[in-house]
Amino acid sequence: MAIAAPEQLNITEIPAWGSRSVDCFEKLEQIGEGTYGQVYMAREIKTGEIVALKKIRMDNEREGFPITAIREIKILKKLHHENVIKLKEIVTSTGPEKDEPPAPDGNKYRGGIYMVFEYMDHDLTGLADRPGMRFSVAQIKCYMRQLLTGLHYCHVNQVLHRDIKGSNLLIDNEGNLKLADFGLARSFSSDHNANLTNRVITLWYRPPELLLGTTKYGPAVDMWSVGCIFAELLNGKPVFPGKDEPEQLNKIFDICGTPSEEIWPGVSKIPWYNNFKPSRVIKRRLREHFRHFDRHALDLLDKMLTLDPSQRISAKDALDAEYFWTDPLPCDPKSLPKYESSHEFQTKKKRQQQRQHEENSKRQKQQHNQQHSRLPPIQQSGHAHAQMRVGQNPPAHGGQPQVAGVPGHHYGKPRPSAGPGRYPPGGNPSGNYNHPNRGQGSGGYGTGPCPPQGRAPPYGSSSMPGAAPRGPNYPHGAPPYGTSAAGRGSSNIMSGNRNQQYNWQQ
Ligand SMILES: Nc1ncnc2c1ncn2[C@@H]1O[C@H](COP(=O)(O)OP(=O)(O)OP(=O)(O)O)[C@@H](O)[C@H]1O
Repeated sequence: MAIAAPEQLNITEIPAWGSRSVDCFEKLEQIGEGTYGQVYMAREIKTGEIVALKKIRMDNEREGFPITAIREIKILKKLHHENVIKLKEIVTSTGPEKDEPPAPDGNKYRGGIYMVFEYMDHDLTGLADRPGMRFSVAQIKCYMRQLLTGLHYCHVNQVLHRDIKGSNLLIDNEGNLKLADFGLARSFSSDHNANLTNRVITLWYRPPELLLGTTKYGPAVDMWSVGCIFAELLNGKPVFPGKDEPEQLNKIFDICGTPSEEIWPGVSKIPWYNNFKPSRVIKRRLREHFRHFDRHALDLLDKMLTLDPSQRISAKDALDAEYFWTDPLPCDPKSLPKYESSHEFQTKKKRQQQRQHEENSKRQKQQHNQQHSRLPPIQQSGHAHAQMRVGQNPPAHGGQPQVAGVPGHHYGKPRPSAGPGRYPPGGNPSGNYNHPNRGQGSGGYGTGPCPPQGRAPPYGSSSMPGAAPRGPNYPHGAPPYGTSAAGRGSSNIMSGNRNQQYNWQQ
């Protein structure tokens, strides 16, 4: 666990800044659940202003303030941009709170610390998941342009975000998009000489250089994630949904081709390249795979999902791409429709409730059938043949086949609301935005269940075409997601406390 001593904090503004109590706010509703703890929609009692309160989880931090929170606060204090979430202040609670479970160390009087943010009505994942949601081309351009503008600002200010994904892109009902969750962000120097941890960025959005173990990197890592988001918006579903690191790399190789010294000079020197060295060469087929995308979108995507980070397009150049300057132009954010608030946490909860409801009705149906089959034979006459057949080959869900591996709900098949029409012409050929993993504890788009940063077994079970043989793909004796100092004692740094990773490189 990484702890900073108070004198190392160097956040002198914070004591004065954190002088108000959380009692100045009335919590209205929980809207998020992340590594840090809960996020609430709240009202400031004095002014009536609606804000978001993000509670800093302290349960693992017996001796101090979590370093990730310090980072997030420090970085957000220096970033001021319309496409970056605004941290308004820090507030505290002095005693135990109603909604707080008892402290494991028995310290009843431990207080809580909250970050107060401007409130945003949606996150991109929650919004995309709304039943019947359709993003127009102009809307996608509008969101993409804001995402790139915010990120360009961060990069110019030498900040890497390192966790770009849908649930960290917040959107308000004025159509404004802002980058949020700077808990993994850090400053960088332009020479990229410092050693940084490669265990950042949620798996599905993680670039190949990090998966191959590089510790010297720069803004290009965020641009890969942007490419994944862009493709996902056009495609209607995540494009590289790997379940562990080897599979993640293989999914990338399968579409972007296998790396070689010719297309990516220096790749063979990256620490784990030899462990992942492709057993056969796969040609890049990104353009064929996404041939249904419009030409300018495809040109831009191709430049974002470039394997070699030094050739990957920057945020600044991406903003100049033809895509943003051809019809339909990005729309004015204010012209976008207003939606009822939708955060990933809430849409997930609704899906869970829906699933519960479906399971209950299934159970009732089964009970009903059982009761029927217990009826005296005389009453069964006339149905006997049919009932016998039902008994021999019971249809699941009223006749619909169960989807293998999917626990009896909609994730494995398109919900009625999520049809091809949700996405603009030229996008989403499959019409299914519901990723099979999502919501099953290993899903990949959001907070908890997101394919985790280093959560997957380090010695994966990849079965992808181009990768080195399955099995122990990572270096023996130094598994990248296991026993290095970064994740000491755990191969699962992100599923528990992400502060752990800061023991090592940053
Ligand atoms: N300012 C805000 N306004 C509205 N909703 C917010 C705000 N900040 C966060 N949220 C909601 O809470 C969720 C979690 O927030 P955030 O990502 O900052 O927390 P985290 O603990 O760092 O999560 P993670 O574990 O995913 O990194 C977001 O996906 C979003 O839905």
